[in-house]
Amino acid sequence: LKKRFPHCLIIGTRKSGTRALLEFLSLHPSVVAAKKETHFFDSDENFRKGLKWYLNFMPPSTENQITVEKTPAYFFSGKVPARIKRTEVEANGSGGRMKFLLIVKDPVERALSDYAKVLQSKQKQNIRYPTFEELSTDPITDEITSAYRPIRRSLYNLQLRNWLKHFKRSQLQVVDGAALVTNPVHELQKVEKFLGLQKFLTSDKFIWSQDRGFYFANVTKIRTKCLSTSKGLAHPRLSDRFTEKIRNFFRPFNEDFYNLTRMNFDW
Ligand SMILES: Nc1ncnc2c1ncn2[C@@H]1O[C@H](COP(=O)(O)OS(=O)(=O)O)[C@@H](OP(=O)(O)O)[C@H]1O
Repeated sequence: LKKRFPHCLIIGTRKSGTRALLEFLSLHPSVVAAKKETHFFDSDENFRKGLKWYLNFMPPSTENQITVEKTPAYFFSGKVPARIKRTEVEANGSGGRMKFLLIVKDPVERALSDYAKVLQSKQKQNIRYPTFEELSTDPITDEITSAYRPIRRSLYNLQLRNWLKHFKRSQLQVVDGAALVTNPVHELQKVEKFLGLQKFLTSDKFIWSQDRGFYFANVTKIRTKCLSTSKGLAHPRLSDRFTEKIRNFFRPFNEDFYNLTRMNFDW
């Protein structure tokens, strides 16, 4: 047993189901996963701590197991792909073999999910917080603005273009976050295939929670595991007019993303 450099990284996108994907995947006996988000490649301070510091987060594994780490900030941060590339060579003596999972959901839903999380913490402190519409609209032009980070983080095509400068398209698998909620087995079996794992994640490994509206991992006969209640927060409702406006804003970015991934999400 030893701590190994990850074979696979879940790089984002934030709020699209990265935690569920990691937890579900780690039910597989051939997968070990870092418990925490390490923020190794996106944080200058952590990256300076070096490879040894990073490896400490990895659980010990056998030669036949694959190690997975997830930090959803990786996808959005411009420096990350080049850093990963260099560090893979430092760790393994050669590069080009890592695999990346990118889970995505409707960019409007994803931005709302980012917003909902901040709103909840403001409300707990009794602090007034602007509406999602206010934050995502430029006060001068009245157009949707990517100056608001939750909007910018949903421009998947721009970020993916940066990753594809450093890695082959075949090293990256796109996972449908909406499908992971409604039919996790189907999505996970595609991931098993991509990672070269034996088929293990079958429907008996998951239990539907009517209460939460999510599947749980059926960890053992007596223990099930649901994600924390910080997942599944209510999102604010948008007016029809604003919905049309924000959907129009995202359309060209989405189209480019569909072309890059050769997948059509109908967002
Ligand atoms: N099985 C299961 N259980 C719980 N939650 C699930 C599950 N599958 C997907 N999701 C969705 O995960 C969303 C949170 O995404 P992340 O885990 O990527 O968030 S984070 O970026 O790590 O904060 C979270 O988004 P919100 O609903 O907006 O909170 C969930 O919709």
